[in-house]
Amino acid sequence: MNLIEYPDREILAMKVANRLAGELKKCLMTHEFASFAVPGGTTPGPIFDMLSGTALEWERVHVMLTDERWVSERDERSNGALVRDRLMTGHAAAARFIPFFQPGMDAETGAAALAPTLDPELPLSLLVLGMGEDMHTASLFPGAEGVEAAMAGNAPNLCPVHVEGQEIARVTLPAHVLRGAMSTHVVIFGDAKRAALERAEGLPPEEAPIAAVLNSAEVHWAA
Ligand SMILES: O=C1O[C@H](COP(=O)(O)O)[C@@H](O)[C@H](O)[C@H]1O
Repeated sequence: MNLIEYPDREILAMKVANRLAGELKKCLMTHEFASFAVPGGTTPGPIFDMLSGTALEWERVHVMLTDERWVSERDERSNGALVRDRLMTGHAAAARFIPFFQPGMDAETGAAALAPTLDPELPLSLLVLGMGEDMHTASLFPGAEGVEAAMAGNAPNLCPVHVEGQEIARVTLPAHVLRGAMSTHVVIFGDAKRAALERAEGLPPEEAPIAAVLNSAEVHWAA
């Protein structure tokens, strides 16, 4: 794991956005398109704000989430709504967004229908992940229903997950898709997540799902 510390969250957002833009441009020099997976949650908004204002060939970028809460984009809990509002705007509005939520289907049926359509997007060109204090990443929550299947090497490209105590289902990219990305960045804020990350380094991915990607990831942290 390569951990980079920043003096504050704003500088982190600026530097990471620059870095991601540079990697997308480089990828587009040698590939027809770049597949770019991004997290939801509270952390990536400022990075999206800065990245969306960067000029690059966004029409050749395919954006998808690392995971989605199974709600429509009109629901404030939707990760897709965050991406549409904060990333798919400005220059980045030209990118193609691959939404995961399928109206009229449950998470199981929707994930099974979408999984094969992600084949042409793999391996991911560029992956950004968040992490919770419980060491979950994407929607790979320790001990949640569906996570064991999503950690398997032969898991479909999109897996349903049910987290105890959460009323809505989720879908997530499985561990092997995350691990297969050409470039991986994890973005975390605060002392509690830093401590969780350090704990995760010594744990198996079943207990600390973020551990599944740490070998190949650059981790960006600010207090
Ligand atoms: O539920 C989720 O949590 C993680 C971390 O979110 P944050 O609010 O602590 O930044 C996020 O990466 C994931 O995409 C999201 O669905």
